Amino acid sequence: MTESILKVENVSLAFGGVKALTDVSFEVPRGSVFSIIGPNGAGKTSMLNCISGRYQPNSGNVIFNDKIVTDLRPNDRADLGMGRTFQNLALFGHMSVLDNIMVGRHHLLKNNWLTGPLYWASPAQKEELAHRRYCEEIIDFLEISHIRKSVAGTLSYGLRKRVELARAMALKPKLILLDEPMAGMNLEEKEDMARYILDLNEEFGITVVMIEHDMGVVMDISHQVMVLDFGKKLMSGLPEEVMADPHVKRAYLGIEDDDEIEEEAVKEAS
Ligand SMILES: Nc1ncnc2c1ncn2[C@@H]1O[C@H](COP(=O)(O)OP(=O)(O)OP(=O)(O)O)[C@@H](O)[C@H]1O
Repeated sequence: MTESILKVENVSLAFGGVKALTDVSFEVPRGSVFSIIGPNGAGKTSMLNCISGRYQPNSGNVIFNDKIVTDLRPNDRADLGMGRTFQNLALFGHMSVLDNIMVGRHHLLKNNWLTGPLYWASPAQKEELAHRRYCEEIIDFLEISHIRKSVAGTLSYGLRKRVELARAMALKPKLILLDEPMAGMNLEEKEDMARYILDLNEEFGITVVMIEHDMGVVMDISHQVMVLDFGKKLMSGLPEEVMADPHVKRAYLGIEDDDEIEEEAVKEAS
């Protein structure tokens, strides 16, 4: 059996009377690209927030690298190797691209200028240099060298999304949570982003959990897909299995193929 980096066990979450998630369980294999799909309001972002620690589930557990992290704050989960990007951009618009990326790594540094006069002596300085070097590696990897000194707020939407990804990567995460990484992008930007996600998965060995509405992208780059519907897990499996499922077609893709759905119901009953 493939080892899981993340286990979500019976997670439920409600906002007042609204049940955002009901008893959802799944496992994410280490090294995989795992997509969460579902109609608007299905609970996808709520699930990502339960994983990252932004929300506390009312019941159930989140287990990351065999450690129960359900009660840990987002920063503590980041320290354990969870990175994330947001549905709406969360960059510092007035800061340069490089500074935005460096911010992502500051919590990893044991020393900083606040530690006082010793800063300019090693090992603090060495650590800072290694930190910069790693950020430069990410900048090269995501091909944003030409904009490293640009003010983030002045960049196109597609580039800002890439910078946000760079900042999440700067945490050296083992798992990265991406909330609609291709939202609002044109076709070319989407293709680029899909390639970067695949490469960060393959070259950097980062496991990816992603919410994405573009089914073409989901089919192309996911190893596994889970479908949420009204806060419940409808199914999970290989992308082709999920896309072929008549209930998914009906619930998510809006395809009404009554013959197929009836056939499936007969099969299930027998
Ligand atoms: N902070 C909140 N307060 C109150 N209700 C919320 C909150 N966050 C989410 N909800 C509700 O929980 C349900 C699930 O929302 P969620 O944003 O997780 O769905 P989603 O699948 O990510 O939707 P979308 O695709 O539109 O982003 C919805 O009914 C939503 O209105």
